[in-house]
Amino acid sequence: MRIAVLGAGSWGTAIATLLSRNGHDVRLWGRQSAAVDDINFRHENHRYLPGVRLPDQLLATTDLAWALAGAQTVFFVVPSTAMREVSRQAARFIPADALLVHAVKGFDVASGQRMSEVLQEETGWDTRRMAVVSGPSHAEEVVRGYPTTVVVASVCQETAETVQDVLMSATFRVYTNPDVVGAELGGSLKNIIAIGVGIADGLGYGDNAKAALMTRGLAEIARLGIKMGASPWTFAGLAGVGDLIVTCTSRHSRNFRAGRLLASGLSLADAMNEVGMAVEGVPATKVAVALAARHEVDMPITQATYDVLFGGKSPQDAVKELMGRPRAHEVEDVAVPLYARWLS
Ligand SMILES: NC(=O)C1=CN([C@@H]2O[C@H](COP(=O)(O)OP(=O)(O)OC[C@H]3O[C@@H](n4cnc5c(N)ncnc54)[C@H](O)[C@@H]3O)[C@@H](O)[C@H]2O)C=CC1
Ligand SMILES: O=C(CO)COP(=O)(O)O
Repeated sequence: MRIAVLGAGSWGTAIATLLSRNGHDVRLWGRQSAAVDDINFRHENHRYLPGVRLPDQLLATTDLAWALAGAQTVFFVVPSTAMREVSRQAARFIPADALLVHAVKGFDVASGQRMSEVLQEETGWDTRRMAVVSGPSHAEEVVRGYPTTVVVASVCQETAETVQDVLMSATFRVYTNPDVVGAELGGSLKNIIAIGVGIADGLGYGDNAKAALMTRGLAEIARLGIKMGASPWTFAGLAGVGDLIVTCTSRHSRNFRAGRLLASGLSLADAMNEVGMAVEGVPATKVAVALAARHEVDMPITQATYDVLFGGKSPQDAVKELMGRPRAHEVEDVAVPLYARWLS
């Protein structure tokens, strides 16, 4: 299949590599000619995935029209902050019968929209021909062929299965799921919790605190997700608890690393600079706080992360306040279906 991948950072390069190794004819679009030359002539993306040999047949380009010419499937893999601009630029070059897939974990800050909403708005595409890839999948491990599992969500099962077929390999296992809203929210909201876990880790608070943040983080993600129309089951799956675990525990996670740097006293700008790649949890925190208010959902960990990132609150005070919240009962309406699923 002829496939275009838009975005030549860590994840775009990893997805293009995976597709190319699966035998597809892949054109990878990036805006920086240095990265494109690196991929074409040295078969490496040394800025984002140093030390990994990329397939000889993988072609990179800065020419968006050429990347999209004849594409049967188009993957959008840019940071959420670039999604509207890139999908708007790409729209006129996309062949009318192409499937559109995105693998972006974040929101459009200006509108609060999910990525598939932005993509649909900018391209006018039929949602039945769109899908989202989400789940625990650090690029650094995927390109090295370490076993990885993800979810492809689409309102159309046939579309999800087509995308499943193109991505599946001996080391990359793909599950389908009809819940686009849940897959997108799970992938985007876990980044905020990972920043919180990174902060707790940087403060030396230990493993109990990490487990607490992950567990209670999942509860608040699911609480908002259900209000926004997601299925509770999705949060018990790869795009929910699966991605939350990997992002809160992996040394590859940029969100976790940003949290640790904040705890060491760096400003937000310096922490993001030091990470040097997309830290999606930062813009997502702004949107999540607004969504929590709009849907009248309690999201104390997300709010505490917001207060540290944008409200000048010290990480120590944020933790103290979380611990000092009023007494609560654990099993809530969200937890019951989740536990029922785990026990079944
Ligand atoms: N890196 C990973 O392991 C994974 C990343 N993701 C998601 O994939 C998305 C992309 O992230 P990464 O590739 O990791 O980021 P990255 O920081 O590694 O690379 C970002 C790329 O986007 C390009 N870019 C930035 N602004 C642009 C614009 N306006 N127009 C065109 N290109 C632009 C940069 O030049 C760079 O090539 C994010 O939403 C991230 O959450 C999802 C799963 C795994
Ligand atoms: O989403 C990811 C892994 O599934 C990547 O997480 P980070 O952006 O924190 O590195």
